[in-house]
Amino acid sequence: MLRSGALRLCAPGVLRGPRRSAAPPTRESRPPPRSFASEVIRVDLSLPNPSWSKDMRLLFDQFMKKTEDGSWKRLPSYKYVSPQRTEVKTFFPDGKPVKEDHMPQAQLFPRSLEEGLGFEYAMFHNHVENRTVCIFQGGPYLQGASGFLHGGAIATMMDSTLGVCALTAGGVAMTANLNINFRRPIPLCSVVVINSQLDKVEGRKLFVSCNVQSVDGKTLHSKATSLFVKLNPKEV
Ligand SMILES: CCCCCCCCCCCCCCCCCC(=O)SCCNC(=O)CCNC(=O)[C@H](O)C(C)(C)COP(=O)(O)OP(=O)(O)OC[C@H]1O[C@@H](n2cnc3c(N)ncnc32)[C@H](O)[C@@H]1OP(=O)(O)O
Repeated sequence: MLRSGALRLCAPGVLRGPRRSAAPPTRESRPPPRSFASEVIRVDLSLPNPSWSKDMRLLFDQFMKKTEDGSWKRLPSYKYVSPQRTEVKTFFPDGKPVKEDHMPQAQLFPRSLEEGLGFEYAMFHNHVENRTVCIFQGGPYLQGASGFLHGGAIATMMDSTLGVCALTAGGVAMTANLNINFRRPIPLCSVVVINSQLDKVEGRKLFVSCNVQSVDGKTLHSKATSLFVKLNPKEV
C-alpha cells in the first residue's frame, strides 16, 4: 500500500548532480531538435529518474496503466538543453517580451532546477472528464517553513496543473486569478497528488479548481479555485 509522505530525506541519488536517468533514454525522451536552433535538444522530464521515491514511481506506474485504454494521456514536459555553453544573460533593463528563440536559456520555471532538488512531477490528462492530475515530489530546494514545502512552490505546481487543465480544454490562456487555501503543510521530499478539473467555461473564461492530497488520500493539504482567461484573439 502507498504511504502518505512522512518527513524523510529525499530518495537516494537526489544530490548527485544533473544526471537525468540511469536507464537509457527512450525515443520519447530524445525527440528531434527544435526547429529554431538545431543544436538545442528537448528532454522530456516527465519520466522516472533516480531521485523519484517509491511512492512517486508507484503512482507513475498506476497512471501509466490508465493510459493503456486511451482514457488518460501522459503529458510530456520539456527542458531545453544546448550541448554548447550558452552565456546566460541576467540583466534585463527593459522588460519587453522576448521571443523564445532570442533567449535560448529560457526554461519552463518548474523545470529549471536540477534533478531531484526542485520540482519532480508528471502530469496526466483525461480529455473526456476534463481532468488533469499531477503527481509531485518537492525537493530540498523548495523549503519554506523548516522541513516543509514553501507555499510558493505549492502554488507554482497548482497553477501549472490548473494551467494545463485549462490549456488542454481551451487553448492559450493565462491565470487571471488564483485562490488557495493551505490546510496542512507538505513535508519536504514527500509526494502529493494534485487533482484538477475544468468546472465551467464562459466565453473566454475558464474556471478550474484543484486539491492537493497525500498519496493515501487521507490528508487534504491545499485547495484552490482559479480563473484562466483566453488571450484576446485581437491581441495575440
Ligand atoms: C494534447 C495537448 C497537450 C497540451 C500540453 C500542455 C503543454 C503545457 C505547456 C506548459 C504549460 C504550463 C502551464 C503554466 C500555467 C501558468 C500560467 C501562468 O503563470 S500565467 C502568468 C500569470 N498571469 C499573468 O501574468 C496574467 C496577466 N493578466 C493578463 O494578461 C490579463 O489580465 C488577462 C489575459 C488575464 C485578461 O485580460 P484581458 O484579455 O484584457 O481580459 P478582459 O479585461 O477582456 O476580461 C475578459 C473577462 O475576464 C474577466 N477577468 C479578467 N481578469 C479577471 C480577474 N482577475 N478576476 C475575475 N475576472 C477577470 C473580465 O471581467 C472579463 O469577463 P466578462 O466581462 O467577459 O464576463
